[in-house]
Amino acid sequence: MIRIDSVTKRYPDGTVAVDRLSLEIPDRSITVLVGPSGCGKTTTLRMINRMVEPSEGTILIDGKDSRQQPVNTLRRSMGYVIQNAGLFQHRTIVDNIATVPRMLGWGKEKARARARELMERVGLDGSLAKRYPYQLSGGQQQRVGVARALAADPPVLLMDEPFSAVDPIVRKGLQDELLRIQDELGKTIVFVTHDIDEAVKIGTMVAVMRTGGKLAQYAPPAELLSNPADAFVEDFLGTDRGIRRLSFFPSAGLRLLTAPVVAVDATAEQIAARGTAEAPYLLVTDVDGRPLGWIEPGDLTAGGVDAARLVSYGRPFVVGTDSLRAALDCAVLSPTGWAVGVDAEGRVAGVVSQQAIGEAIRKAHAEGRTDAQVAR
Ligand SMILES: Nc1ncnc2c1ncn2[C@@H]1O[C@H](COP(=O)(O)OP(=O)(O)OP(=O)(O)O)[C@@H](O)[C@H]1O
Repeated sequence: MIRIDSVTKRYPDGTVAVDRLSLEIPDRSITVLVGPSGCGKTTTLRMINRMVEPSEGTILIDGKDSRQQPVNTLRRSMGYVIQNAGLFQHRTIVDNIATVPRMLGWGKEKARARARELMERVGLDGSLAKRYPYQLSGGQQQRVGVARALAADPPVLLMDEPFSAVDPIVRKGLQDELLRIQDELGKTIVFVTHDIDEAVKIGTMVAVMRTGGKLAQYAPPAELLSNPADAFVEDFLGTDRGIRRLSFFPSAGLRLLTAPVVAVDATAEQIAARGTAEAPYLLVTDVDGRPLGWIEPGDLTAGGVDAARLVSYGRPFVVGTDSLRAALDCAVLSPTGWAVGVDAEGRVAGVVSQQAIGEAIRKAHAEGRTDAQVAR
């Protein structure tokens, strides 16, 4: 849908902000521009909606040169979200969101109804509609910014460091929300960040830029983590890229053991029959199959469990949904070195050792198998 073709931006003072950049931005996906401060991310984004005009090269939107359509028509097809939301302070939340539909001539009631619908979509409680921006938290304001950009249902969303000003927990929530909205609405999103973790988490494609406005690498996140193009990209990805890459491998193929799993109401015979030489502990579950904790086999007798003897299982991973990274994290956090896999309802599906996870990692690497869904 958007093709950036050998585009250069030279500002009047001679600064070359973007240098012969070419990018094919796929339809209905999230393309992230990432790189150190001053590498030309914002300039690139603003050239797409012509807030900044390219000095050389062409930007094609749906195959048409962006200069050939009136700038207002172009901008109307592109929602724009910035850091700190950039809300109108003297307008209520509902009227902030209704801004573009009103500009397009919608009646007040229709525009407000649309705004309320969008509030729900971005996870904002309807009770906030009549408040003013200063009465909202930073994270809530960012959600309003996203809702406002979506109000006229533009096919394209341009987002410039939209979540940079909020704390890490709120930021994670906003990222998850964006991915959910994207699954529902299928917009073409171009997203600027300087945070490589954010880029890898939300990007379908990631363009790593380097100072001087040059493209260092353009690839899907898993590819970026496994094959950085050069030392600059490798350095930018950080030291734990091997671990982060595991986010792209599903946990579904892990060999789970059920032999060490025993219910709290098991009989003496059942208890005697559980366990395996591989696992030094038994995992006790409640009567519904939810994990309670690990116990040494000799410490479990029929008729209930002594809670004081239970060793924490840490945190379980959801089999199939969570990645190998999550499974490994659970095993590392578990005092026994074993991870507990559960189904979507939280019932134990089986347990797996660090060693077995290590084998699965080696196998996945050898097969080069990744699963983009798991990345999220
Ligand atoms: N209006 C301007 N006039 C002159 N130089 C500019 C102008 N706007 C940006 N620049 C310069 O162009 C380069 C790229 O800036 P840009 O804002 O696109 O980078 P960025 O990657 O988005 O940076 P940041 O992450 O810090 O926001 C920088 O060197 C910047 O100083």
